[in-house]
Amino acid sequence: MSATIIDGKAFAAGLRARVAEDVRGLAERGIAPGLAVVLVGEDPASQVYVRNKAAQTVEAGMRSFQHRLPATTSQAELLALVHTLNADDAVDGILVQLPLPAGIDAQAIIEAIAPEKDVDGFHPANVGRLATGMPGLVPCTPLGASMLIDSVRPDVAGLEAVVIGRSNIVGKPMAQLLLQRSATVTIAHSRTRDLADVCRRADILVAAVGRPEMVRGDWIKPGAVVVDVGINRVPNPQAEDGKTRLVGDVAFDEAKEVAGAITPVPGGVGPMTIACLLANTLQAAKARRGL
Ligand SMILES: NC(=O)C1=CN([C@@H]2O[C@H](COP(=O)(O)OP(=O)(O)OC[C@H]3O[C@@H](n4cnc5c(N)ncnc54)[C@H](OP(=O)(O)O)[C@@H]3O)[C@@H](O)[C@H]2O)C=CC1
Ligand SMILES: Nc1nc(=O)c2c([nH]1)NC[C@@H]1CN(c3ccc(C(=O)N[C@@H](CCC(=O)O)C(=O)O)cc3)C=[N+]21
Ligand SMILES: [Mg+2]
Repeated sequence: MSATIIDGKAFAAGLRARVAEDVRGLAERGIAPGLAVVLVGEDPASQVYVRNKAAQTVEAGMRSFQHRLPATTSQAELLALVHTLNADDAVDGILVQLPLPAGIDAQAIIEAIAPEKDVDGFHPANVGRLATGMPGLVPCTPLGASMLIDSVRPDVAGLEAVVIGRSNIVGKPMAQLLLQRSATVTIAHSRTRDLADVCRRADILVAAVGRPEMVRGDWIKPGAVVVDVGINRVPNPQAEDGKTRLVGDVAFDEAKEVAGAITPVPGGVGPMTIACLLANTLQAAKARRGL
């Protein structure tokens, strides 16, 4: 039996279309939601994400403001930019691309972002809102991943969910969303013993580790929903054009023979992250105007 391949690319296109539709409604009232993306330094992978985000923001009818700062930018300069964006009425959402160069305290930058413009959902105010079940801005990657889970397994109540990874941007908020839906949630990490055995219990398995193809086919419970958040660039000697290819944290070819449903990389969670960023920007734009 081969798993259902969850088409994140198509799902994301549908979500972006719904966002664009809603944005057209706001345009009739003279409102154009705006997203500011701040990129510090020259990380080539980050530059690709920033470009994709900008293009899709404009496609959805929103305004895109890009700020590229040199890697030598000081903490004070970055804080000053965040304060300017907080005060700018044209800006509804602020995303500061992570990781930041060494010497900049990312947590201090995150805390400087106005919570109502924090479309990444990383500010402690939004983290606390998620943890306590209050409405707020939810981190884009876990939000997108949970939508993909919903699309194949709308009721996860009582199921065993295992999230590998405990970062603030993916693992922890992913676990919160699954807990909110009454899954029985285990968070695994680099100190977890017998990781393969822990994973074999999972009806829902989310991998957010950053280790290429770490999760093997025999770690997966037959019929499980497998969500691969990992984005890993690995050498690809076969390729004639590029020298690398993208793989997830799951050994896809093995896993798809065991899982009930699985997200591919690319074309799974990644496109959902950007679509959810646009959805969060729309939500922030409405909330800031009391709509
Ligand atoms: N698709 C998308 O939109 C996005 C994809 N990503 C990708 O998702 C992956 C994870 O990202 P992120 O959460 O930021 O990464 P982090 O590096 O912040 O966190 C990785 C987590 O994996 C755990 N881990 C590391 N090695 C092991 C191991 N051998 N066994 C078990 N757990 C391990 C770490 O444990 P410990 O805490 O103990 O160190 C940590 O909790 C990356 O590949 C990233 O590129 C990230 C964001 C968005
Ligand atoms: N403040 C902040 N917020 C983030 O949300 C954030 C961040 N910093 N830093 C980096 C990570 C990573 N991330 C991705 C977004 C889209 C794809 C994506 O669209 N991936 C495509 C492929 C892209 C490609 O081909 O390179 C896919 O999986 O199909 C991947 C990764 C957001 N992140
Ligand atoms: Mg993906």
